[in-house]
Amino acid sequence: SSKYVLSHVHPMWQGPLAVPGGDKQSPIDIVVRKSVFDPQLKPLTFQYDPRTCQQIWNNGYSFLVEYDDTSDKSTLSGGPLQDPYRLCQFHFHWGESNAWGSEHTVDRRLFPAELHLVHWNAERYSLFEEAVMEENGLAVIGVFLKVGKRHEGLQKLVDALPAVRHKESVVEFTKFDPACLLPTNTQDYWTYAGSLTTPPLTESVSWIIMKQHIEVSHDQLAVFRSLLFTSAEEEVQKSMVNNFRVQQAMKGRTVRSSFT
Ligand SMILES: NS(=O)(=O)c1ccc2o/c(=N\O)[nH]c2c1
Ligand SMILES: [Zn+2]
Repeated sequence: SSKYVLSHVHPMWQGPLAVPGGDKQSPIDIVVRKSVFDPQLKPLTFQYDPRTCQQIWNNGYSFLVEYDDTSDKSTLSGGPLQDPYRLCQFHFHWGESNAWGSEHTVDRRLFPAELHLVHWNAERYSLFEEAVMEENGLAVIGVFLKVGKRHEGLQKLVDALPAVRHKESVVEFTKFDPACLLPTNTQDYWTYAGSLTTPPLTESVSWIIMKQHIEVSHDQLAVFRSLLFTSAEEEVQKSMVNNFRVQQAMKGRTVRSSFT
């Protein structure tokens, strides 16, 4: 008789605890006193063209603001990077409460949310999908969000979110300059070699985590939490919250800082 094997459904966010043989997994806790200042790290150069902004897509994990990455119109260079990297999308991770939600932490400090600006090395690879699988294929800028005053630049994005409430929904979204989401006081950052924090979890990411957080209002974050993991057809609707991965072992890696 055919044996039914019930595969236990483990929540995506616990995910495989570590990719088999994975020794450069993300996210991590940044232990400030163990980070090493690297004077050779350059300042970051963000050259974003708002005209490359195309749409917002609910992919069932987060909502992605997607950019036209068929040419070098929106790029990140400098920092730890050898080449310029092309912006392809940005997205966030957040909690069901303001007490947690970020993927990375600083000396174990949790933030209510974390922004990821995703870039890929179009000097070496011809497609994002290719770069995802390769060493030095991706560069992701992480920015922590704190609850405080309303973020005027974010509001245009917040107002568009109800249109992508369900998984698989897409809405046109243009002329958005992601530079408005970057910290203003300082460009200080930490950097380390890591991985994607959602499948395929490949170890292709140069992580650049900004030391300075940005502030968004409680109400703006509440709109993130009004999104759903589930598509319009599914009977049971699940709120899109806690879409962060558990932290991974350092396995001997060092976090470098651009500041003393
Ligand atoms: N969350 S994350 O590590 O920034 C990230 C960025 C880009 C990604 O593309 C993915 N699959 O194609 N997963 C993923 C995670
Ligand atoms: Zn992410």
